[in-house]
Amino acid sequence: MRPYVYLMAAVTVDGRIASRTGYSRLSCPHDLKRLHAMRANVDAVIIGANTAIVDNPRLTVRYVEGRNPVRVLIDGALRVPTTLRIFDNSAPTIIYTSRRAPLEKIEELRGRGVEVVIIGEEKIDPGDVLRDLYRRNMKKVLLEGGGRTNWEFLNRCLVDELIVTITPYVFGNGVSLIEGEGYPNTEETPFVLELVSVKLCECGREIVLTYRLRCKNKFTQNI
Ligand SMILES: NC(=O)c1ccc[n+]([C@@H]2O[C@H](COP(=O)([O-])OP(=O)(O)OC[C@H]3O[C@@H](n4cnc5c(N)ncnc54)[C@H](O)[C@@H]3O)[C@@H](O)[C@H]2O)c1
Ligand SMILES: Nc1nc(=O)c(N)c(NC[C@H](O)[C@H](O)[C@H](O)COP(=O)(O)O)[nH]1
Repeated sequence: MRPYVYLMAAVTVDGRIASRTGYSRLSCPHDLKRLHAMRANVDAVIIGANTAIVDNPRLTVRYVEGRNPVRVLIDGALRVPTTLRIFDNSAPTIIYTSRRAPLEKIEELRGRGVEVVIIGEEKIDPGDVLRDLYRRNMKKVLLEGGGRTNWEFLNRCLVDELIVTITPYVFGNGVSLIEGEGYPNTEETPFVLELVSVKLCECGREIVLTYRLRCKNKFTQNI
């Protein structure tokens, strides 16, 4: 068993979540409210190491009333600095890392109340992460990027709902919503996307697309 997985992000018209310099502030105030309402609705928010390093996010609920989710970082090499805001104790934080992680850093973070879970030899299987979160009674999680982490989950059919806000910008380069080896055509994907809704954002210049993902039978993960 695994939690239900939402993937939420803001993209430019050319599908980028960040520019080539790492700039990623795309959401308008209402879109950020939507993001925070989603954080309040889930048990955990998951991010990858680059997003943690580049954005230094808090991952708390601030723009709406609600409970903070557990903050989850996936960092195979445990290369993030220990000074990040997600280690500030304002909400629980779990790191999933591998046996490659430096022991001193693990000890330092554990000493500061961060849960460090060693899972895997080098690459971390996102299915293992989800299974472990489910064992901790987490039934709904939000994947908040970045592109590489999104690919790791999506490519294994581990995303149930995709909520993408198209913002009126173009980067022409940078980080895509999904950053992976890619698919050669529209057939050879492990999933299909079913459009659920198209909404104009309250700010008036953004479009919010919601898709349900259906895993093609032969790719269904047995978790
Ligand atoms: N606009 C948006 O909505 C939005 C949202 C989130 C992030 N971003 C942007 O995305 C950019 C970062 O994206 P990215 O694709 O470079 O990186 P990322 O944040 O997805 O982090 C990738 C890293 O996470 C670790 N990781 C992830 N999955 C792993 C696994 N299965 N096993 C081991 N390690 C794993 C690895 O260190 C990997 O290099 C940032 O610039 C950020 O600002 C934008
Ligand atoms: N939906 C969305 N729109 C954006 O414009 C943007 N930059 C992100 N990015 C997600 C990423 O995880 C960010 O780092 C956190 O949105 C910052 O979170 P905090 O405010 O520090 O809690 N997500």
